[in-house]
Amino acid sequence: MTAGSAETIPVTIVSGTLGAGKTTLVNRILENDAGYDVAVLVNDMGEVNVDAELVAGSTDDDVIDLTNGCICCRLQDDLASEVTRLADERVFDCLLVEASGISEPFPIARTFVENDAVAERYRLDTMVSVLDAYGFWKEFDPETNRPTEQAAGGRELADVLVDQVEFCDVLLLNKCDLVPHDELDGVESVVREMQPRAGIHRTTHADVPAETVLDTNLFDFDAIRRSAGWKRRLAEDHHGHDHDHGNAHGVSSFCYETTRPFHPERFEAWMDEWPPGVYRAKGFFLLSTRPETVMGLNRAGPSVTAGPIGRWQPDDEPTTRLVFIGAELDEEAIREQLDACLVEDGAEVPTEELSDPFPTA
Ligand SMILES: Nc1nc2c(ncn2[C@@H]2O[C@H](COP(=O)(O)OP(=O)(O)OP(=O)(O)O)[C@@H](O)[C@H]2O)c(=O)[nH]1
Repeated sequence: MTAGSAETIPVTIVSGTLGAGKTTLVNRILENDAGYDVAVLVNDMGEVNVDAELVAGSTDDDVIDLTNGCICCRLQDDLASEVTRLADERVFDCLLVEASGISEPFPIARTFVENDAVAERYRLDTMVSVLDAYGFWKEFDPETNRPTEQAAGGRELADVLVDQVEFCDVLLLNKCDLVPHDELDGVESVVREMQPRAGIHRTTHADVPAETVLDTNLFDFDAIRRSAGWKRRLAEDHHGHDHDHGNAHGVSSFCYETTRPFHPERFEAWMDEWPPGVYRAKGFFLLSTRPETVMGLNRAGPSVTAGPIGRWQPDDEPTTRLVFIGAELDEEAIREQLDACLVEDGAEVPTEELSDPFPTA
């Protein structure tokens, strides 16, 4: 295939606040039965890109991860070279880019529009924002139509949310199962006011058909360019906007890794009393009572799920990897608390005699 001679590949960029349901959407699209062959690029903030591993049902070839940085600032060159390499190596119908929950969609979109080598192969097709309707309802101030100061992550992160809403073609109002119906009307009208142009879909577990977000031809550069968000971002870029990965928007993250399993009761008790500041945790862990099981942990705002998500395969090295994201995290204290939940070598009650309060399926 010679560059420029082939059709350009449509690109969908998925952004959204931490834990809103982006990975849920990506998994759904990868499993699409509409016949699209989709390549996925994920960018997670955290030392380990657990998102890439949590994207299920895909071979390694389908999922590229850009770890250790935020594609919205530091990784734009990597993004450009990864996507051009991908187009050289493989034939696929659509590219799906999952931005981390703190990435602003603007610079990612810009790479596809302004980088010549990228624009030769790709066409920016759809900007999707996944909004946590439950979090939005809890943290939005109806008086000002803006997120409250207390909203998770504070003002700066709240501004990212506003950007994500203003700067999209398709908006999923996700987690509708958690919000009373009449409240949803209120949330939708606020969102509609912020973003009159986008198609808004109310979803539970990001349940939209692939056609809603792939190859829609909805991206309208002229409309976006006229939007307030775009102008503000251009002005900020002019003033040398940058933020530091790992502490972007006042948010920091770290990954807890160990090959020693958790004592089920101790770890469960720890999960009952989350340390302050953590508003997102995800990954997988080992439980001493179930050495063959991959246990998943997913906490977004008030909802926590922890339970089996698969079995370790013979080539795996069973390891706990939990990413914590939050504001003013006391990393050292959290690590110590987690260490105290691990089973000790020797001297313990035999594993089979421990009670295990976690769900089995
Ligand atoms: N109740 C409910 N839970 C949901 C819904 N959609 C997703 N979740 C859960 O919310 C948690 C976070 O979902 P993810 O898809 O991992 O969110 P994300 O946006 O990829 O998270 P980050 O990449 O960390 O920003 C998971 O436990 C999901 O199962 C929904 O519609 N309703």
